[in-house]
Amino acid sequence: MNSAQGPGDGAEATLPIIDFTGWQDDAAVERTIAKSIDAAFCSVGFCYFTNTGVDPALVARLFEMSRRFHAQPMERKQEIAMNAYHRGYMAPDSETVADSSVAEVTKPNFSESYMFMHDIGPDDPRWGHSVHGPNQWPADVPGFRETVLEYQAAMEAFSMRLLRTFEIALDLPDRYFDAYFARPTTFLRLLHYPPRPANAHTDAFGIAPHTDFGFLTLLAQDGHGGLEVRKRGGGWISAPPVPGAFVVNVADVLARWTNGRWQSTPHRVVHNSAGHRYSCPYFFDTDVDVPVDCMPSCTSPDNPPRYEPVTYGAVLERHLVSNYTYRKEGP
Ligand SMILES: O=C(O)CCC(=O)C(=O)O
Ligand SMILES: [Fe+2]
Repeated sequence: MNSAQGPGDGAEATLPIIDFTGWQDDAAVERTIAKSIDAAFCSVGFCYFTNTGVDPALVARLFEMSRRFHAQPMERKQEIAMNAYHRGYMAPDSETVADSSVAEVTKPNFSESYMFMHDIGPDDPRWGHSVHGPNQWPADVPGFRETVLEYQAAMEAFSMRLLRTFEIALDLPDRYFDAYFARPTTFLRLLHYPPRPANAHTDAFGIAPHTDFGFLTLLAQDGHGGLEVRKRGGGWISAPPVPGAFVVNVADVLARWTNGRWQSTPHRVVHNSAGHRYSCPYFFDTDVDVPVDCMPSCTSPDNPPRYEPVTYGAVLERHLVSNYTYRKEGP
């Protein structure tokens, strides 16, 4: 295992880099990777994945589409403003991380984003309920829809396969996760951090400190940097760009499911420069309505379950209502 160091950080202020080369062909390699994942997620809760098999050319195309989308005039973007199913465009200052467990956050993020979720059709029995409805597509960005769908499919395939490695890492029976991921809930967020506004409040962040609420996040970022991860003892480590790598982190539902063995770690984006930063987090979460209870391998007589079972859907709804203006106001 390698590691990436942020500028000015001490020797311990690094995030591990886990190389997936040969992962699917060799059980011994997969076991080594599983161990590295467990070590990273038990400690800092964050790491990098490299050589995942997700085509770097596809990632590059996705960033190009995001740049072209965000370069459009605001009126065009607002034509596909966030709908009641949490899909569409979110202007700067429309999300406040009000449920942050890390800081009292009262200022909205100054980033803008375009959110997609798992793409389903009106014939799906879930259609029209909660977060199951239409994605929205820009009319004037050629190749956009194909690229987003191809990227979502690649990330979902990788993430589903990764569950097998997580079963090894967490000493779970084979296929333990199948019952929870029959219809995974996924989000792809195309984020743009414009140059920091001159009149921005001193505590306005690109994204304010928060933990992710679901299962797992896999983030592609451009070369700007700015993502920071909280150290266990306090202070922040930077998660600088590593070419070709995803920054991967445990989110709240997964941490709870492991009885606290894996850490859902606070992070934030500090973007003080005059440049434009782009990032594309992909959030891979469970089915909406299957309750998650403490994993059998994460409890013992000395370590009883610390949390009540919960459904991901309940966590999701709470999060959306507290953080997004459009959701408070209803469809
Ligand atoms: O843009 C980034 O680097 C982080 C984004 C993030 O933390 C989020 O969308 O939850
Ligand atoms: Fe996040």
